[in-house]
Amino acid sequence: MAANGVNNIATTTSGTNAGGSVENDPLVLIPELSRLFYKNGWVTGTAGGISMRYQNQIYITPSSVQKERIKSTDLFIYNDNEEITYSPPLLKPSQCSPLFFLSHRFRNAGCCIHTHSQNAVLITLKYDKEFIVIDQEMIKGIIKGYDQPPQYYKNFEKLVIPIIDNHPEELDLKQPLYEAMEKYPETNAILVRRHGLFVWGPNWAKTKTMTECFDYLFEISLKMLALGIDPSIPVSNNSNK
Ligand SMILES: CSC[C@@H](O)[C@@H](O)C(=O)COP(=O)(O)O
Ligand SMILES: [Zn+2]
Repeated sequence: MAANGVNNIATTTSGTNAGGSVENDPLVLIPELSRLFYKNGWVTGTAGGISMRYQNQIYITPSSVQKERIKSTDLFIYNDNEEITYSPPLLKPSQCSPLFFLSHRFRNAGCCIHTHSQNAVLITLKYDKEFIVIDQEMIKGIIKGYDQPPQYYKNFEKLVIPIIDNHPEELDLKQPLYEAMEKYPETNAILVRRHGLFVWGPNWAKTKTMTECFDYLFEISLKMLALGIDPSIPVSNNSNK
């Protein structure tokens, strides 16, 4: 046990250090995905973050750092009681940690991804409480609810994503985020107006896939709106086939 009351990373980490698979090791995956999301323009300016739950531990990105330069030793590690077990020196945990914990606690999430994608931010300017899209192939990449095995939406089903208003501090988003989770049990994503997107899922790969599908759906919906086509109107009622 270190002087700061938390364990050394070598004794705390699971993943590759405890016989876990390299493919699912958050110590490997979080830095890799952070670089990818930076290239997508989703986590520039130190924004965004990732949380992963793996082998009864929760791994969270540090706060206010260049997200594309994160190393495995920069990650905060918590046990399932949300008590810190590894704290990297000179760093602070993400301000989004209380929001990530909601996804692990109330949705049994294996991963939660927070982006500041411009597509996500722009779509929150076009709607009040919900973004709705229907009749798009990429809707099939989205999981409905959090039952196991995962149930996916059909392309012709209405996908509803709640939008909550932003607050100056991330902690102030905790209650509205929780209320939106309660009100929309089928959703695996919540938009925060003029801020970004939170997506969670059973594991990192499915959460990454959903984040990409959501971003595609936001982008194409913005383009449809610019063409005067409402993305929430079913094909059967729409003159634009
Ligand atoms: C550009 S600052 C963005 C932060 O305020 C926050 O919204 C965010 O996404 C990242 O917070 P962080 O504490 O760095 O994990
Ligand atoms: Zn943010």
